Amino acid sequence: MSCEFFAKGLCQSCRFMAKSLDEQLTDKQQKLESLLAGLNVDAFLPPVSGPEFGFRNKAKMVVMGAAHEPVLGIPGPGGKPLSLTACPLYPADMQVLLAELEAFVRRAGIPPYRVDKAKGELKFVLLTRSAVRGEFMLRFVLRSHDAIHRIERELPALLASFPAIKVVSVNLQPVHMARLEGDEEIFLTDATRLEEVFNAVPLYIRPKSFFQTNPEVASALYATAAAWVDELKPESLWDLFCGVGGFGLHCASDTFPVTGIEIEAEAIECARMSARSMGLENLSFSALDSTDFAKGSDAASVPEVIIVNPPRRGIGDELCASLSAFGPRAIIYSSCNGETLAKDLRAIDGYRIARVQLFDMFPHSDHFEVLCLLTKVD
Ligand SMILES: C[S@@+](CC[C@H](N)C(=O)[O-])C[C@H]1O[C@@H](n2cnc3c(N)ncnc32)[C@H](O)[C@@H]1O
Ligand code: SF4
Repeated sequence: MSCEFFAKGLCQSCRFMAKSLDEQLTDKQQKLESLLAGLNVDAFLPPVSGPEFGFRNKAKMVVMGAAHEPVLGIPGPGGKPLSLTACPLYPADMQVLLAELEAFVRRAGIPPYRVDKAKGELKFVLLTRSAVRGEFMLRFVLRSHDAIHRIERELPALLASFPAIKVVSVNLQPVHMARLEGDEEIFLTDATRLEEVFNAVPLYIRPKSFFQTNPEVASALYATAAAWVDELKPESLWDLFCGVGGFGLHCASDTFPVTGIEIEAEAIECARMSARSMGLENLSFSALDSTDFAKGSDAASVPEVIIVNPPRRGIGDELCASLSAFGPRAIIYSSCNGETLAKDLRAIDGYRIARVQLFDMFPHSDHFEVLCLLTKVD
């Protein structure tokens, strides 16, 4: 199977689609090893990959075209709107729903937002799928409140024909050409979160919280981190940049406390809910800046193992300095950006890089996830 949009030159978003997954993996591994050149790595473990297609659980569709003929996709050759509802990165049921959503926007008569004219209402349709039950969270990013009644009018019929849609919301983004989404979220369903399960660990997806986009590879990533922590048998653990708690919840046990730190309050609510449903009481999650939290912690409270999983910018010099000063027995660094990972690893003092493993979370692109185990040099 391949992507016909790519083969016809219509969409080139997947730059490496022409290569086999094995070739892509070899290239990524080489790139990772060259980024870490000069650092002493004891072992590069074999890379982990998942399915070639149907792996992406989140679609961010730009809404283009006219109210009577909306298109969910990208600007194609010559700027003409190109529908990508059949993009094979999404599971089959998600493609079916995306096509239905294009028809839904037409039936509701919501004018797509025109960036060039700063006119119209509907900017994006965001769809997230939970792998465990194939349920969906659907969000409409609108410029103003004006079109909400049109969505509400058509919604009952959509929910009746697609009962797997559990959460629907409107996000208001009044600013022209700004971030993807705005601050205000209006729920149109009673449910406000989607339930997911990775490796028997319950996780919750909320509109604004980060959530891993490749369930199969993310499950392998969390399971690997949990296995490494299990080998280390720590007396306590921090999970910094914890999001909805994936790493900390996977590593948790009733024998040691886990502290999760994350800037986004909604994600922390999700992590707490997961801990409650697992019946674990020795997990605590707080909505704080990770660097401030580390700087404000005294040496006595520093755990034996610290997990960090920052955004693309990495953990930065200040947190590297705090980690070096704390000197926990081990640091597990999960990164989605090899460049900032290499920079941060060079800035952390007193550790050997015991293991590095690549997780191919984003096939056909040049992005990948890396998990590293750093152990304290005596
Ligand atoms: C790559 S995501 C990882 C989330 C989580 N570990 C997971 O597996 O889903 C990075 C997370 O860091 C959070 N974040 C960004 N800046 C932060 C900061 N200064 N302090 C704490 N968390 C931050 C983001 O909100 C996001 O949830
Ligand atoms: S984003 Fe989808 S449609 Fe575009 S090249 Fe990749 S697989 Fe094909």
